[in-house]
Amino acid sequence: MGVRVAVFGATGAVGKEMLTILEERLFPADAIHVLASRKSMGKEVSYGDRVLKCVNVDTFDFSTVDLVLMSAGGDVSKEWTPKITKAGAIVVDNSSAWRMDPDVPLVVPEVNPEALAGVTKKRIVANPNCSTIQLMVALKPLHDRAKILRVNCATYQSVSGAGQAGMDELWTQTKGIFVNDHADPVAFTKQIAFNVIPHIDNFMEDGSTREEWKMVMETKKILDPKIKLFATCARVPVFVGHSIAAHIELENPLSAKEARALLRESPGLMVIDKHEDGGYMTPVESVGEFATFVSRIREDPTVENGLALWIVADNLRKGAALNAVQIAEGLNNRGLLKRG
Ligand SMILES: NC(=O)C1=CN([C@@H]2O[C@H](COP(=O)(O)OP(=O)(O)OC[C@H]3O[C@@H](n4cnc5c(N)ncnc54)[C@H](OP(=O)(O)O)[C@@H]3O)[C@@H](O)[C@H]2O)C=CC1
Ligand SMILES: N[C@@H](CC(=O)OP(=O)(O)O)C(=O)O
Repeated sequence: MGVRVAVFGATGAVGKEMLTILEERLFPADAIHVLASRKSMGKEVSYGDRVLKCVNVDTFDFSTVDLVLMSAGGDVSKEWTPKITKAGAIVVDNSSAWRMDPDVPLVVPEVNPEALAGVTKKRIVANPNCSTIQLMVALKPLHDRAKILRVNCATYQSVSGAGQAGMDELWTQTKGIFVNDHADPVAFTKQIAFNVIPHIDNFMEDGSTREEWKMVMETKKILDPKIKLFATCARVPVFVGHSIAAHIELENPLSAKEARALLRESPGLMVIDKHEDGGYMTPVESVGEFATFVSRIREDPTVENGLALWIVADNLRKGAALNAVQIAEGLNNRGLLKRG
């Protein structure tokens, strides 16, 4: 018997991608329900060749599904997830609401699939932050081989990380600038077209942003609590695809050549690293891809056992929808999607 699925947030940037990926990967769904807010009731979204009509979450009976792929923001998740799990379904949540809950597994399937077993505690699995996910896929093999002590990274995050509204703002602003029509920023704090904004999510007391804090804490939970990580997260005028420049200190030596060979054979990764013009990955080229791409693999001679990487992935796919569907596949393969 297949799985009865609901996508909660189906009109959003991530929700639409979830539907595409469920269909592309032939997820064994017996039924797919598409849910959004009241204002989207009846709105149509695509699932392969089929067109599905959105249902208002307020009127949906969650006891009729086994799995809810939730992608409607933290506050909505905090309100709805307890009600959904009480109705017996399992929630794979894309927001940051449950990630640091010790009874909720935080999973990147290529990195810590064994953590999925913990779903039995609260019937929730959390999908990590988009930048964290692609970083984890690249760091895991290096950590297993040479033990990572410290990571210093800078992210270059696309506007789709701020949802449909972020993409609309970049599009409108870019067009507007050419006709001298300056609209005030709404989705971002400053102009994003032709600019870079060193600020994602709210500021914290120590001057870091929550986006940076999430990368630190989620890395500890997923990979190793001993890893020290420092991040600077910036928004760049790219529609889809996040990039990370990561500077890594290892306990044991690992040459760039060894790292290249290791990453080449590791799950979820593609190495594109030719020392020539264009021999590296850019975010635009990652759009629509499943893989996390690693380029510019170099030894960093300024620290002992230092290694530098350029990591790129489609944030709506591996950074969100794909990882969530992989989690669902992992739960299903382990027989963990049974109703409670
Ligand atoms: N974009 C990314 O790269 C990543 C996003 N995420 C997380 O995924 C989630 C969604 O992101 P994204 O798709 O980009 O956001 P969007 O703003 O594009 O979409 C939000 C979705 O949530 C629905 N929604 C919002 N409020 C409610 C409500 N009260 N009741 C029912 N449905 C509601 C919206 O429905 P309606 O259209 O009816 O308002 C819409 O379908 C967020 O938690 C975000 O933090 C996580 C990792 C990466
Ligand atoms: N904050 C990320 C996307 C996101 O929603 O992350 P999170 O789920 O950790 O809040 C970005 O803007 O690119």
